[in-house]
Amino acid sequence: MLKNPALKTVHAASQRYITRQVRSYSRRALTTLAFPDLRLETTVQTTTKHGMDVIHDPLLSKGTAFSIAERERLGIRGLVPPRTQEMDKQLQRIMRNLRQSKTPLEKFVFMTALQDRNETLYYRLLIDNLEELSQIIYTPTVGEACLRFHSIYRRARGMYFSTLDRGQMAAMIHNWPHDQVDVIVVTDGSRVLGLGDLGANGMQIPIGKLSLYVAGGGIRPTSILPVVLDVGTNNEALLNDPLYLGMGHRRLEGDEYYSFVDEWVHAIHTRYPHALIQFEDFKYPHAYNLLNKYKEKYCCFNDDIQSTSAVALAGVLASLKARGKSIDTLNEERIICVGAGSAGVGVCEGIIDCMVEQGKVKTREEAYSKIWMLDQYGLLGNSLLQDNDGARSAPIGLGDRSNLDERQLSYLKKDMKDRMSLEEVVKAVKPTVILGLSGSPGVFTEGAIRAMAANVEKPCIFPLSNPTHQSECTAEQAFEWTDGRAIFASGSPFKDVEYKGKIRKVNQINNAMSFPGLGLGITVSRASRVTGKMFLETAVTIASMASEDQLKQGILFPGVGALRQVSKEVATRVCEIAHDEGLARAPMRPGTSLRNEIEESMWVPEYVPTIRIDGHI
Ligand SMILES: NC(=O)C1=CN([C@@H]2O[C@H](COP(=O)(O)OP(=O)(O)OC[C@H]3O[C@@H](n4cnc5c(N)ncnc54)[C@H](OP(=O)(O)O)[C@@H]3O)[C@@H](O)[C@H]2O)C=CC1
Ligand SMILES: CC(=O)C(=O)O
Ligand SMILES: [Mg+2]
Repeated sequence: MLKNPALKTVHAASQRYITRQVRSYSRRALTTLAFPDLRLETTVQTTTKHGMDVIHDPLLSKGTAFSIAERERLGIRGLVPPRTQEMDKQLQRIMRNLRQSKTPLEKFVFMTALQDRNETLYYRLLIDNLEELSQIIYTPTVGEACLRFHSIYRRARGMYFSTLDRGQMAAMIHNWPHDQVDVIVVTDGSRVLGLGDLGANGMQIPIGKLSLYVAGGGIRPTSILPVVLDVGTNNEALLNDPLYLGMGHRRLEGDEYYSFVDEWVHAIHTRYPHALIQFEDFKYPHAYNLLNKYKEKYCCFNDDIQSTSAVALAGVLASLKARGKSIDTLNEERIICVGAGSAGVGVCEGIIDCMVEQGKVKTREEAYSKIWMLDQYGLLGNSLLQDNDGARSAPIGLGDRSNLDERQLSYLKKDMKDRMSLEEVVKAVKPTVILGLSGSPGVFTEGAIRAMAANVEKPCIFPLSNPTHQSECTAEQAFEWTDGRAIFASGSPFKDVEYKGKIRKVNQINNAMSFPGLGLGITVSRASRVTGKMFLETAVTIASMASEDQLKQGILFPGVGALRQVSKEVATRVCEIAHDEGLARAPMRPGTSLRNEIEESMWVPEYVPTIRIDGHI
């Protein structure tokens, strides 16, 4: 029996809390407590765990930072070194050790180990050094980590649903230890960055993306779920590698594939009906087919198609301002897109939507006429004109345009020869913007970029493929070939370039700038769907974030280092749209602005007092 009334209150609150959060073991509860190390009305985290189990739980662990009182009540006195060290000292030690790692991959392994030990510290470190460390846990290093996943694998994280699990998924999903999941990133590993089919090795991508959701979008680390759908792989090297961790058969295709994904989507929806599902790195056309199948039914989107389109559109709109033009003159642009896959088509659809929305084109067809698209064979043009070009054309049969689908055919230029090279198209079109979404390094040739620079004062050169070594050209090349006049943005980070004694600014256009804010807005509003308007307005919001001075220097919007600030703005706008479109399922909090609500809901990694509930009290 508890005699102390204060403890009784805590106990009752804890029991109510536990009842609400069945199986949750590390939630924070706002309650008034009477423990000596706790302030009144402080946020605490509760656990039923004890001793080593607390120390080894990355969501609970504070390493050396447990207070004496916590050590006492959690049964860890003597299990950690005696001196209690605050987080700032831990960060110093971690940063010093991290900097001793020689290669980016070593740093990746180091960061993963930290995440597996102490998530609070991991996210604090990440937020404080977002620009530097996003290059480790995200592109470019995450690409290398995916290639070597089966070699560097240490500890489980996320969930795998494989062909062994058909018929079991609705039960399996209950193995995940958290009752509240807000954001799920799922891949089938079929097109990982520009690295091709990496099968189950693709797991690092959902893990990395979700780290950015937490660090950049303030989503709680307990509310994220990384998933791989292991439907096999067609990557021969992995199939033949005895250390490969995924299913050792070729990919499911056709109906088998779609019914596998369907079972998973339904299983997720059964347990987590409010969760946002982000489809990631699915190959074309699966990416589009799944999006079209589920977007009206569930709260989901495809990152490569839609959030890439938001951030690329933001880049183009901001570049208009940087060129002294108004953003509603998008229809005056001439845009070449190299790459006709998920990202290329997705980005161009976003641009078309924006042109139509701005009302300066009479028809959607007119908007399509402003964009020239190339695939691996060259321009999507008129194959009937092909015969006139004896010199360069691909062998008959190669690149047969009957393979193009309706989405791609919309860009086909009937008055231009099929499969023209990039340089030929540039000379014919005189583009203002060139986008690279081909996953093919070096396809922005010197000839093409010099030809572009000969016709426009500030050529916008955006090689957006990832990771860095898949980029269509480097930043140095872009500035050299344009005599320093380029407005440059790449998918993976490049350093600013010194050209002719002046620093030329480099931008990063990566969907990482858009999805954390989008996910935060969806989570706070509990929107039931993700809509086209949300992406369009995400673009406009991001495009409005650079100052006049930054635009003059060629900076299009803040970099990854300012991701939390960008996410706040994006999330606020997304929330407004969710309410306007009648999709929000969470009511607006009375007496506070949406922006405040967003800000207050963003998780901040800090140590809060841990109390043990259950038999201990
Ligand atoms: N910066 C960012 O935020 C993002 C960047 N990306 C990057 O975009 C790239 C493509 O992704 P995604 O669209 O999903 O991939 P897909 O495989 O769906 O599409 C790739 C496209 O590029 C074309 N292509 C391949 N080689 C060449 C070449 N030499 N010249 C011209 N076109 C070529 C392919 O042509 P064909 O159809 O003939 O094979 C295909 O149309 C990846 O590198 C990815 O990392 C993706 C999402 C976000
Ligand atoms: C950034 C990203 O999503 C990609 O390259 O696929
Ligand atoms: Mg992707």
